[in-house]
Amino acid sequence: MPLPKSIATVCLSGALPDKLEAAAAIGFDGVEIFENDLLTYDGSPAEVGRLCRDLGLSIALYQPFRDFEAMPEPLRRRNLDRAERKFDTMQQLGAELLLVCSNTQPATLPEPERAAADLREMAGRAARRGLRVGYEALAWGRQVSLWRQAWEIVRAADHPALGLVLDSFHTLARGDSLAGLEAVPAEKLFFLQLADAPKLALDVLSWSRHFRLFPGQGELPVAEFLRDVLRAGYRGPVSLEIFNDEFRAAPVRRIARDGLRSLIWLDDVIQAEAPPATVPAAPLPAAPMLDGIEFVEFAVDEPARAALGEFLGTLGFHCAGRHRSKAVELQRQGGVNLVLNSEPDSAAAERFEMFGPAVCAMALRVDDPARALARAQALLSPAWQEPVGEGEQRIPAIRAPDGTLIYLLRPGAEIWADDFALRPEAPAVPPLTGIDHVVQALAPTHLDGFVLFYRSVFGLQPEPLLELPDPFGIVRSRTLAAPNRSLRLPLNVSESRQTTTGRFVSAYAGAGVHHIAFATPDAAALVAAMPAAPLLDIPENYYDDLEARFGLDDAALSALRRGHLLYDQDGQSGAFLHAYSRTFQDRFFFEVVERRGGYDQYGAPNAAVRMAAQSRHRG
Ligand SMILES: O=C(O)c1ccc(O)c(O)c1
Ligand SMILES: [Mg+2]
Repeated sequence: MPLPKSIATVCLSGALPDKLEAAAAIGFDGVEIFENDLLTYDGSPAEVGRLCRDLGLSIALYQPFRDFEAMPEPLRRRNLDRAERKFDTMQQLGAELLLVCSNTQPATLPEPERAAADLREMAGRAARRGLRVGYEALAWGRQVSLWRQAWEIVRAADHPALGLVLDSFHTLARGDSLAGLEAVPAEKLFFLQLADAPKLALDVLSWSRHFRLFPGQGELPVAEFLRDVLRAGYRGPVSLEIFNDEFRAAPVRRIARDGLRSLIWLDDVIQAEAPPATVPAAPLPAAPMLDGIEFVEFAVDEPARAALGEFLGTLGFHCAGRHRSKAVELQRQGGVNLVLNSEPDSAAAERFEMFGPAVCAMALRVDDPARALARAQALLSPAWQEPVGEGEQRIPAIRAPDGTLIYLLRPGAEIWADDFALRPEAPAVPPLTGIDHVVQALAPTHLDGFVLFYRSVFGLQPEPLLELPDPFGIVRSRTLAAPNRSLRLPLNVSESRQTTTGRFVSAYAGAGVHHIAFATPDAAALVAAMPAAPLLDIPENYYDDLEARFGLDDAALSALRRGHLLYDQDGQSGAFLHAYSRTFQDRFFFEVVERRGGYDQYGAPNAAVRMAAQSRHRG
């Protein structure tokens, strides 16, 4: 049996019953009840306790009890009275463990022995009612801000009903570790809270109260933290405690699902590292070995299909075939397949109804589609089945968090000849080698969920967040990439509705693929071979600056100018040449990219130039 999975009610939006119902429906075993959620709820603690039991949720803990220990009289006595009142509440709830967080009040005395005496007194009173107390060091606690200090006090208090609560955020945010935890007896580890966070240069209180994330969404070494706690013998619940402004505002089921997905994924990460006996969970099917994108599919209607086909034609694509039974066309250029789907009563038609011309699916080449599908399902991403005609192939698929279908194909699977009447003749352009990356524009509140989805289901690795200046706001970008670089998915968000990203998301009511970059070994030759391509115009100032920055010679610079190409270097031997198409019907656009010498980025310094050019073209 894996350790019980729990979530603090503070992570979720809505009234207390909404939170509890979502936690139960998604599959959590227990909850931490936050005092504020109870105080603001119009129902008795006994009713809340009953609701939890009816939903099959255990109440793992009640919290927080603040500013308790090492206070001068008369506050000390008053705090003990306050504790008795909370014990009453807990007994009505059916909660057995109270979380006491370290005192933040200026009045608290710098005397650990008084803190120990107070907590011992409190634990004695709790024990008389069959309750227990867990003590947690807040990173901003006045006298106690490290788990080792909290442990010294718990050790000195020496009461069986008093133990330690560990919270990954408070330890990792301070750059601290669990070194020394082996010295703490396992039975003194009462509770474990997990939270991740982005690395931010912010005071630790604001960072904790607004920017915590589920494990895997941020940049803290939460898996290592969990591993250390398990090695120390902890066997209680693993509980998510995330204070995040966006989570509190988001649909409750979505956030609950992300939370459970993060814990399932974390179990799996630990499983791969820790001695199996310490984490007795069934391993997930392994993450797929990825081998690039077989096709991208657009939802279109007849007029949009014709217009997009023509647009792609200027970029060197040709119609390589038509589906035998459906209104589906294959546009191809070398190793890139784009599918234009105008079939009524399909997932594509549904997408078109909602968004107009838009990407509705991507097909990934994976070593074992059945295993990839099983892993996705274990990580709470349901399978999807499109109706198929007789004799046609059924391709396993899942849905990304925005509803985009992700098909799973074995490399080398011959999907085209069966279903399509192919027309092989290709125009004379240097062939593309494949799809280099696919950029999605998301509503800001979706970014963390997408990061976790791609990281957990496909084993992609998140890169640090970048900030890109658009003339009308800031675009934030975080890329997920396969370890072998066969799949690269930058995710862009913008708080401004005026940026290219913000306009795309707000005008078309949601997330989706905003641009696709095609790989070529020779960008200048490719661009030269497609003279009708509607490329973005790049200002002369940009090329002057390139000359100054990189000292390129005249021939190189004029080749870039002629090709509307942007250029970047990585400081080692890598260079990047790329050009952008104009935007198709004010929606999505295409890019051609040439990577030289192991260049591994996306030309971020050029993003501002591209976005300014796009806003100029819009007029
Ligand atoms: O932000 C807080 O006050 C707070 C309260 C309880 C916790 O467990 C915690 O980690 C933080
Ligand atoms: Mg905590």
